[in-house]
Amino acid sequence: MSNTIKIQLRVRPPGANPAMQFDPNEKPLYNIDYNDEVMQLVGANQNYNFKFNHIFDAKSTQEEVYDHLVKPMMGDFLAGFNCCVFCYGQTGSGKTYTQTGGNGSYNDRGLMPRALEQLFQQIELSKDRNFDVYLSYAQILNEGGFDLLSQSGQPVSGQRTHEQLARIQLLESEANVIRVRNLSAFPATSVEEALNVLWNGDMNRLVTATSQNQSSTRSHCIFTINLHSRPNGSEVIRKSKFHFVDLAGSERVSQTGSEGLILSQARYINVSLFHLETVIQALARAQKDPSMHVPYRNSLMTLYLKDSLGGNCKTAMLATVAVEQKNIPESISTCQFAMQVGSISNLATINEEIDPKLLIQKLKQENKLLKEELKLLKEGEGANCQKDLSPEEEEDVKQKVREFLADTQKQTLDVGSWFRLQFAIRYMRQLYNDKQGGPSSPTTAQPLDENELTRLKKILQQRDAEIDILTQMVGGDQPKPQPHQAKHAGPMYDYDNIDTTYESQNGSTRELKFVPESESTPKSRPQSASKQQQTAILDRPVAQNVPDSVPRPPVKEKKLSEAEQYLNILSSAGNICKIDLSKLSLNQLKNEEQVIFAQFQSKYYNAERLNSDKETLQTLYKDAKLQANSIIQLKSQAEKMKTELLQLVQKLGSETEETDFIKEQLQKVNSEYQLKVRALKETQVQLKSVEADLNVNKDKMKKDFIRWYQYAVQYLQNQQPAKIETHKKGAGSIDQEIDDEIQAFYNLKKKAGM
Ligand SMILES: Nc1ncnc2c1ncn2[C@@H]1O[C@H](COP(=O)(O)OP(=O)(O)OP(=O)(O)O)[C@@H](O)[C@H]1O
Repeated sequence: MSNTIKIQLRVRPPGANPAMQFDPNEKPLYNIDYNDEVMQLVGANQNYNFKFNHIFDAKSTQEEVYDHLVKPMMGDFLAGFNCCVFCYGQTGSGKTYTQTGGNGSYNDRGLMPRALEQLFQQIELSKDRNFDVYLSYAQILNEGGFDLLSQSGQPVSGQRTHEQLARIQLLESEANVIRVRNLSAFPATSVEEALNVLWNGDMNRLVTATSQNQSSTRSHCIFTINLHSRPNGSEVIRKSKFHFVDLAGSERVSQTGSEGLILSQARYINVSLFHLETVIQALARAQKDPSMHVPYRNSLMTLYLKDSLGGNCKTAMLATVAVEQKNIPESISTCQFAMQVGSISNLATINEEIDPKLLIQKLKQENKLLKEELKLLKEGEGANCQKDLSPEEEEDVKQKVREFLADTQKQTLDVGSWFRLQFAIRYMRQLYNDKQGGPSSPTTAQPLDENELTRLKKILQQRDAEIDILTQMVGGDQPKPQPHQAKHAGPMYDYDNIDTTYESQNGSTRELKFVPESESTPKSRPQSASKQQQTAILDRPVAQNVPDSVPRPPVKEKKLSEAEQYLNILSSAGNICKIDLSKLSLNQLKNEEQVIFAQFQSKYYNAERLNSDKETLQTLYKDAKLQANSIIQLKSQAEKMKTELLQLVQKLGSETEETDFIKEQLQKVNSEYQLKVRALKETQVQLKSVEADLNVNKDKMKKDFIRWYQYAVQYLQNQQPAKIETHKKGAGSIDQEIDDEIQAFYNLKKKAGM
């Protein structure tokens, strides 16, 4: 897909850069035509008009810039296209502010953290692809490349300079593909992890920058999100990169009044920006003459960004300008450069390749299947299908067939040999005929075993009854109850709707659904049903939930059908809660559901565990809140020190004991910050595990309540029949307190930018 590079302009609010003097009364020498997206700059001798794809004026917020510039690219990035946003402009015009963010509020965060947030949100929503995210952060200074994430993650001790950062190298393959050597790529599985990696890189960038006696102005920084994705179960992998490039300030050396080391660095910068300009000019010419040589190799920065400039990438440029009167000449040259960039086309394609490891795995699997198929065919050739199976073998095959039919997810039926397969096919035909009421067909050469047929019919009937009951349990579109069914009344809510409240989703009351009176529903009184429970087989998953205090039934020889087991379990519901039913009436059940539910909760066999989980959860939330608060404080402390340090370096122009001291303090604060982040992560892991446990038990309690309620209705109906018609307002939000805590905690996390 061929696209010209989109060029956009951002105007830094006049006076926003404390390092630049500004007279608030000065006459503005610029004008924006919002209809045509044209910036007019008043030069010394003439006016200049520059047309952009979009202009962000001085009032634009970080959110607006993100939404317009990066948000639309995220879909392409996730689809496998390389993307790049680079900021270009004079020193102090707002490049770093735009890319990384300001030191102030959460709303000031820049494109990079916002992109990470959006990325992880999208990944979360994607159900059919697997994603892996890796982050890199490179810095190019004086034609040397450094890994800003090297050693990061470790507590920082001592001062960090560029010598302590790994040097990166660029290699170009014969196919002209650029490979970066020695640049770490940190995996991130959550937005919190990703933001922490970014923070580490930013800290390294700041501390090393000031160690080199220069501000961020002097280097180019490139933060890269590497994304690998593949559809579930596929070996075709897409690999895309999103570069966020903060170029060094583009001002002319003569204007900066630099000297010494800063002057030589400024020359390097000017040289690399000069090469960038040359590359852009060559690319513009190459549009007309494809044989035109583009001199990417002349500088490390242009080589690094080769793909983003005129290559396989969707690229956007943000030109940043400072519009105070004295900055107008620099703003004109920034806009002139942007015009050249805007004429360049990139050819972006989806980067798809085959993952060899996954391919091998898949081929091996295919091979195995082929071998099995071959074996079956070989056996079949000479066998003429007449070999009899032993009764055990037959039962084994039947079992496999039944499992296969019952599980719609199963794609293959693996029964073993050719003879067994033939038997399976005949057995399936027999099941089909039985279901259709058609002629029975023998599974073997012998006549069909009558006992087997009866057994199967019984299973089918039992399954139908069971399905009916379960359908009623989960609610849904089943027909409305017939009047004669009303005597088995009980609340039946969709499980989705009972997560925190017993009210229907729209808050209105709704009709109860009734357990149908079917062949399988016990007609006996609950007391006798409870006797039946003595024979129940309680080793099904649902039965494992029955409290230990429930007397274990003696194991009887007769194996009950699943429907029978279920009904028995239902009747055992009286044991999951020790409420004395003789003190309750049907009317109370009907009208005082909240009270009943509260009683149920307190007398529920698992109440102690639930309460203890809730207490643990609350303690953990409190801990996490405290940790998040101190992280916020440490972060803002570090931000303040960062600003102070930068201002001091700009003011003094060289390192002093004072700057050394601030740097040392800053590193201490950063180490403490890292420790707190790690501690918070550990608390979060514990939180998740307790939360999961609590949720499972809460769900189970809600299901148990429904079972118990049905049981209680049945029990009381036999004493004082009554008709329950409507469901009153539910038990309310039983976990409101915890939910509020959760909300408060996540708000705090968001505020901390984690
Ligand atoms: N849109 C803005 N709103 C508020 N403050 C801003 C804005 N843009 C820049 N600033 C402030 O102006 C100052 C300089 O901005 P910044 O460091 O982003 O410039 P830069 O172009 O990256 O400079 P350099 O080339 O030196 O790195 C900072 O104090 C920053 O907070």
